[in-house]
Amino acid sequence: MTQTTQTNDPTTTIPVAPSRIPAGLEARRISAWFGDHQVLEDVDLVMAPGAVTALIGPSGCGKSTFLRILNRMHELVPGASLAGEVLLEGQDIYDPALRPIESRRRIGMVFQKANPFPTMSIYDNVLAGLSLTGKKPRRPNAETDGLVEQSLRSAGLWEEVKTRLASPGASLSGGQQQRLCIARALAVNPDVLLMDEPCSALDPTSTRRVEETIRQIAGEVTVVIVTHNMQQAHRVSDHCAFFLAAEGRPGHIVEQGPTEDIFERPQDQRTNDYVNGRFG
Ligand SMILES: Nc1ncnc2c1ncn2[C@@H]1O[C@H](COP(=O)(O)OP(=O)(O)OP(=O)(O)O)[C@@H](O)[C@H]1O
Repeated sequence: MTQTTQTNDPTTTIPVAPSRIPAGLEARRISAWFGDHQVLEDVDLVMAPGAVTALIGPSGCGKSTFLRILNRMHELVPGASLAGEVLLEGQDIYDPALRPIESRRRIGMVFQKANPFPTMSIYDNVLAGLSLTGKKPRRPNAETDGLVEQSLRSAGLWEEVKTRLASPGASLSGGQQQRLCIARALAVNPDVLLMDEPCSALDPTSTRRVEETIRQIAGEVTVVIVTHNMQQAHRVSDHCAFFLAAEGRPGHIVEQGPTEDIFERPQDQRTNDYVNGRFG
């Protein structure tokens, strides 16, 4: 059954995707290499459906590599290899029977630097992911109008751009561009959204807006975020994993758990030192 919602204009009704519980992800015994250099060792992590999981740890401990393994981007790097399993609804995304493009549709990604198509309109930017999945209609229609509005609303950008959807993506501020990228990622209805330091290029106000967006989409989508900003990890995440590469060991998880526990009652001294800014 198609749900609908009324807009302020009583004559229009836009389609809304039925709310659903997104799939969670589970990484089992993930190890990774660049050539002979092992950068991750036996990482186990459950990323619960609809929750926000933050990956924290000093530079070079393998957080971004781990994130890229979660949507099969690591294998695109020449010389890169990995071992272990990534389960999406219990199915290994590295199963040869599964097409990488399907995993990447269900597991979207937002990068450090916002990367909208600069000359493409805001409207078309939101729909750009549909072209990759072969589902983009040739012409805008009521359905694409509804999807654009819904995705921009979810990303917290609709009110700011609704009167200029034909303007190019590059006409937006850095923070708006990042929320446009979130809208683009949401438009293909993913289960999981991976975010690699999505606020590192943004000013504090834009950072707050993106953080609000993350909290807003949590529940509808499973979020995994890499961040160096401890306050941000504290504010946005439900669950936190502390990675470390030290004492001759490749990157591994020292401690993970509910965010409150990691910040207020860490079990490991190294976690305590890191979250309190004493190293890294
Ligand atoms: N394309 C690559 N080729 C070779 N080595 C790489 C490549 N990308 C990352 N590495 C190495 O893998 C290790 C982990 O890097 P990664 O970027 O995953 O760490 P990170 O924790 O995300 O770091 P940062 O917080 O600085 O982004 C580092 O030693 C890095 O030098």
